[in-house]
Amino acid sequence: QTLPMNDQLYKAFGEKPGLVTLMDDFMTRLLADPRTGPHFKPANQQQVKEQLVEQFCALGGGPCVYKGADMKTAHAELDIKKSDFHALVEVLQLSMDARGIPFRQQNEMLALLAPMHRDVITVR
Ligand code: HEM
Repeated sequence: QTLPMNDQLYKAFGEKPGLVTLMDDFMTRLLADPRTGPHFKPANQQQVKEQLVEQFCALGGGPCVYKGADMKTAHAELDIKKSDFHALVEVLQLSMDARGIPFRQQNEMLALLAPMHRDVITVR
């Protein structure tokens, strides 16, 4: 990253309040979806939502430092397949659409998340 970090992406997500609302909606959908629900039901959902807010804030160039577990550690004990990862991305897109986040910024965020598949997918 040689370009100076700007907070345009963070702003497009509605800053902290927008991210909190987004993650509330996201978790509701993750729990309701038969593909992702079984993973998230036993989790500390409030904790995951809070960490996702911090992580997306930091990724978007906002004034946050993500202090949660690294992606490998956070998902190490979970049986996550490639199809689970794609399901979560699909659900995230529904949430971003519902929040009215422009397509361009949705894709920017997805591009930052995509490389994490290496650490998140534990079943190959
Ligand atoms: C790019 C994709 C993903 C990102 C950015 C992400 C991000 C996170 C974050 C920030 C946490 C919280 C870590 C902490 O508490 O310190 C977390 C936990 C968790 N994630 Fe993910 N995640 C992704 C993909 C997935 C997928 C595909 C699944 C399953 C379908 C999943 C299931 C979970 C579960 C169940 C927890 C809670 C684990 C626990 O109870 O300790 N994640 N994730």
